[in-house]
Amino acid sequence: MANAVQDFLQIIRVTFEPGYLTPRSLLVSGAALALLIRLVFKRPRPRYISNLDKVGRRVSSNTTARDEKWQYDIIIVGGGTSGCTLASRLSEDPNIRVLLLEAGGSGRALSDSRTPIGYGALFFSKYVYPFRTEPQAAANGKEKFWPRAKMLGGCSSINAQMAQYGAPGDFDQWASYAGDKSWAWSNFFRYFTKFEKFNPHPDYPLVDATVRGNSGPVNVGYFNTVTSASKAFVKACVEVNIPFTHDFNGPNGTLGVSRTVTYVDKKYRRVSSETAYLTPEVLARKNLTVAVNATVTRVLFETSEAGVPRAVGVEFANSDGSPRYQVRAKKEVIISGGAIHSPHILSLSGIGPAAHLQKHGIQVIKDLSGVGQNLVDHPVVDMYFKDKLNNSAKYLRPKSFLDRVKLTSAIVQYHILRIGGPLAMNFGESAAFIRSDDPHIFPSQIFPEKLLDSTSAKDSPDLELFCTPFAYKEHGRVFFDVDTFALHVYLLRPTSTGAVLLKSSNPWQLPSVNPNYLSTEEDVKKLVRGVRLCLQIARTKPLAPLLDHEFTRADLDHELHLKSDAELEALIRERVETVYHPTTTCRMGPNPENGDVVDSRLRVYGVEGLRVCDASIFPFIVSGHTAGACYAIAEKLADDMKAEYGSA
Ligand SMILES: Cc1cc2nc3c(=O)[nH]c(=O)nc-3n(C[C@H](O)[C@H](O)[C@H](O)COP(=O)(O)OP(=O)(O)OC[C@H]3O[C@@H](n4cnc5c(N)ncnc54)[C@H](O)[C@@H]3O)c2cc1C
Repeated sequence: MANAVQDFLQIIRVTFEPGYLTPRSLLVSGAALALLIRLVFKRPRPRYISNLDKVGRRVSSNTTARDEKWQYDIIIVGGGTSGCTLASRLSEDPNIRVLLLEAGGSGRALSDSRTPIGYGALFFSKYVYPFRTEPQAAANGKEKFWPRAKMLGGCSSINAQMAQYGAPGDFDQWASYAGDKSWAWSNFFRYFTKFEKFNPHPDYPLVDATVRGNSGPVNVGYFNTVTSASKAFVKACVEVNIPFTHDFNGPNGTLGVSRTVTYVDKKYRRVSSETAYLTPEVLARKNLTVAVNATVTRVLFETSEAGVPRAVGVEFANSDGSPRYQVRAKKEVIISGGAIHSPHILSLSGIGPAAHLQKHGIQVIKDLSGVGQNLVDHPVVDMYFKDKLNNSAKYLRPKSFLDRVKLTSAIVQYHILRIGGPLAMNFGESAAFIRSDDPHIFPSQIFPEKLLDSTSAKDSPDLELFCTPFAYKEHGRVFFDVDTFALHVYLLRPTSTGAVLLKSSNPWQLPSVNPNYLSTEEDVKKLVRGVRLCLQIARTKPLAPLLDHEFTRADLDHELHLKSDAELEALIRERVETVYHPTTTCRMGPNPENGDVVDSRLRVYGVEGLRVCDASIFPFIVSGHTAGACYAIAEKLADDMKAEYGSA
């Protein structure tokens, strides 16, 4: 580009020398200026295909799906967190021809996706599947909003960007359940470091960067903006005996309180699986095709030589009523539609509980009782407080002239000065991971009841607390009219489980989702402990001066600490919401008769040529945030498959 600038200056110099100011010279300099602008602002164009005629065979056409043109070695269904990772890694082998089919479009240039604070604005847009749960019997019968992303990057394009990966014990538990040591933390850990590029920060010198990944495609670090209230939250947690930790993802496990590392890069932009893995260099590979606006409606099967159903391709379309297309997979189909869509796609394809499929008139290819079962999600309860210093980021939804001035300043800082500022906040800036049976935090004199231990190991947590720089309701649809601050607690290891079920055999009708929140007493009791702890934290020295505890308006929680356990339980049942982490609906495990859907190499039981790779395969939900494990399982599967195909 330096050359281009020099060339341009030379042209201008020459052009404006006396005697050179002619219409022609003006034309030349105009063209040079246009060229310079193009050079400066030119962004490499991603190579995504939205014309599906270029990807597959129209079902109505008279060509055959066996044409070489419509055949790929591996077809990946869903370009989400795991899907983009797989597509990128598998296509590193030039001998593997990969097709990635994604229902949505690109999130790369979508400002609300790339700006750390923007994701809430996408929840009620075309980029998100607008799920609502079934009425939650144990949560006052309410139907809860459940956003799942519909775009490349999947939920990594709309999530809160908190990079905590779970506890080491979680993966040891996976390994022991699946009967495969390769999932144990001591082995699986390397896939977290494979996807990660950890950016150390001088303010956090005690984080051991040598145990973090330093050359993966996914940038994680400290580039998000952190509010002073969030820093006070960390100190307040220490006051109630939660130990400070330097690194949630380090060798000492995940217990403790700290600032969260985030999936935000040094230009203050969200890092998604699309931006990290589908780089222009990757997209330039001849053996990788990425099709967007391509919703897969079913997997196609034939009978193998061994008389077993074999996945040989998929059918897909742009929308209901638009032409349908088919493509063939010479080697395998991998479903990466996420915890809701993967069991849905399997069910539509005839793989699931036989009676349920037959009820919807779907021909059974393989009776697998676990498809869609064991749905588990992290339920969260929010608490709202008045911000005493009137310093919150309420102005992001401006109501007054002053709000607009502040918002304009934030936009200038982020988009023009490029120094981050308030728009680089990710909301979940600090967090604490604790055990509900920790006697230092919950002394037995005050909390005598022994609750069921649902953690994965002695040093794994079952509660997470975090704060946000302002309060909201209904996933950001409703804001308060005063400056606020919020504390949140969620269950990391709930014992309540539910299911994803078909509503019909129409692939365009979203399935029913029912997490059965709070259907066990244990879950409610642990949340009561968590709420009590948050209310205590709000009144500790570091936080109390920031919160206006005299502001006892009914819609805020300054008097909640005075309530009985029964009253808190009622509040929890009223307020519980998703923290967006559904898993386990195509569980990895040893026994299909017991509800397991894939084996430890993620192959679907009872059929050939079909795998699942995304949050649905988690045998147990991790005690933390779920995106990291989705990256890591895809990194592992890509390595395993390349080894199987002799190309590792
Ligand atoms: C609002 C929100 C906040 C979150 N915050 C965090 C956080 O801070 N930290 C964290 O670690 N985790 C967070 N999570 C959870 C985490 O992002 C997800 O668990 C993870 O990204 C899921 O990855 P996946 O590969 O299983 O599915 P996804 O990433 O959801 O990918 C599924 C993809 O499949 C596509 N698809 C679906 N059906 C079809 C079809 N029929 N045909 C073709 N394509 C299809 C979808 O469009 C999507 O792109 C959050 C999630 C949400 C929604």
